[in-house]
Amino acid sequence: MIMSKKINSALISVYHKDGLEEILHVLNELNVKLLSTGGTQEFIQSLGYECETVEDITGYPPILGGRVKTLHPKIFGGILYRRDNEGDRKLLKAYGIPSIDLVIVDLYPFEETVASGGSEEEIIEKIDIGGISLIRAAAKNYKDVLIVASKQQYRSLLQLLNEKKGDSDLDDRRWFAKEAFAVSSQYDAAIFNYFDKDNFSALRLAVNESKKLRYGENPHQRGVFFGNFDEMFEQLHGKEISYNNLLDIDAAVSLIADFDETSVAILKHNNACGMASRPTVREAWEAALQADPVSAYGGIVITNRTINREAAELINSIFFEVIIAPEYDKEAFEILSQKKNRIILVQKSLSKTASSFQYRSALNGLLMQDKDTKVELADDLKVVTKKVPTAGEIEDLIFANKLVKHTKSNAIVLAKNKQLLASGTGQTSRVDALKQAIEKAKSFNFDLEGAVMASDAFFPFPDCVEIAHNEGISAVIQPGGSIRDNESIAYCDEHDMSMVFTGIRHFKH
Ligand SMILES: NC(=O)c1ncn([C@@H]2O[C@H](COP(=O)(O)O)[C@@H](O)[C@H]2O)c1NC=O
Repeated sequence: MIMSKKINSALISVYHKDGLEEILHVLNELNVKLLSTGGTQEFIQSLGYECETVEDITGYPPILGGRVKTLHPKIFGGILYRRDNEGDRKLLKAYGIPSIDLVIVDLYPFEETVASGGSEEEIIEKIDIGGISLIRAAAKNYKDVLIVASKQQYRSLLQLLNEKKGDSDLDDRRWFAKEAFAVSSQYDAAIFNYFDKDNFSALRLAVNESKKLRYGENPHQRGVFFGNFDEMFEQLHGKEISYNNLLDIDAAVSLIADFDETSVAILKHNNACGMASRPTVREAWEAALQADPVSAYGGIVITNRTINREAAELINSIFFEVIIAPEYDKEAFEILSQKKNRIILVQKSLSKTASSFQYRSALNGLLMQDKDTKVELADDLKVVTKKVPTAGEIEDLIFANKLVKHTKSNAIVLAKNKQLLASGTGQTSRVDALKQAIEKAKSFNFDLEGAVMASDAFFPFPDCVEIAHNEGISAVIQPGGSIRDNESIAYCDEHDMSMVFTGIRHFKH
């Protein structure tokens, strides 16, 4: 639909004045009459443009320390009147209300004031009243009025002004109105969340970025990612990232974040099928791949160190969908990018505004919880057996415990020398998870003598430690907390095994 309208007048009321210069230049060229609030008017005049103040129209100065400036029928009437309604037009004339065709607003920085630790008083004063009302009024009357609700939209406005020489079509105005409600709803969500603090009495999420995905988990499902992928990653190469890639990338970055030493992990379907910590990426890669070179095919690789040529040559020998690293040597990138579709990502440092919550849908609602950021270190371990683990076993226990935290429950991880030997993932019983891990480790010729076992939750019976002992596993890490803990402890004591409790369960459903 065309319904072109000429912009003859503009009301500009912006908190941040920067970025306005070019727009004022174009509006001036187009002979658009300007009307503005105090600070904005001063800025406009300082650039040499003519501009009336809101005060000239309303006959009122800004009052209550700026709490009331534009809130007046002569302003809102000029925005909200229906151009095709004769009664509205007559009324406007009778009361000497000027018509306003374009509204440009940039709201008081509420979120920034909260983020910078402003006092309650400062924060409350940053709740914009007049600006948000201008946005709502102009967006409601988008059939006649063009609304620019934030400085983020200046570029789109400039493009429109330059392309259509001061005209706008209905579709343009509707698009800007939609963006305006995105701004106002985000603003109100932030205010609500500030007032609600940690009460979680209701959920108001405002995510401005969205990316349509080719499809969801399967090709017959639609999929969208709401979030800002580019804030966390730079994609250097490869095909479009899919829904399942995003889930794997999330699992990979959460896992690697718990490791400080040089480490490489290989993931398939959100679980690690290989992981090792070693002095170099190449060595870590080789040890990680050993755990399951079959599953590794088509998986995702992540490391917390720069990938160099030496490591890239080895990694390149297998097909991977996604590679994530903080950096790539030039030669390494050339090698890895030989495969056209391979997604090569640089992981940037985590955003300070990263959410500390995790969400998922359930029963037509949303579940929200704190992210599991707990990582157990040597001091957190309580030795519950007569035998104390060796220093090497403690390192392996911590390594295995970090891994089991990121493995789908019921989960068991078997590790030795900071290398994942095998894991049992997503089983309906803990014994099944252990049996799966043992069978897998054996199928890739690992010797379980001296290996350690980590469990994401307590052992309800001593069967797991018994099975583990029969395979040569010497040390165990688990949260503890079962009413039959003493049976598992007694078994370990009788069979010269050591066991430590963490006191922290790490279910991942
Ligand atoms: N009170 C009002 O009537 C009012 N009208 C517009 N504002 C805001 O005042 C700011 C611009 O003020 P100035 O031009 O005086 O610097 C903008 O962020 C705008 O959103 C208002 N301020 C807060 O509500």
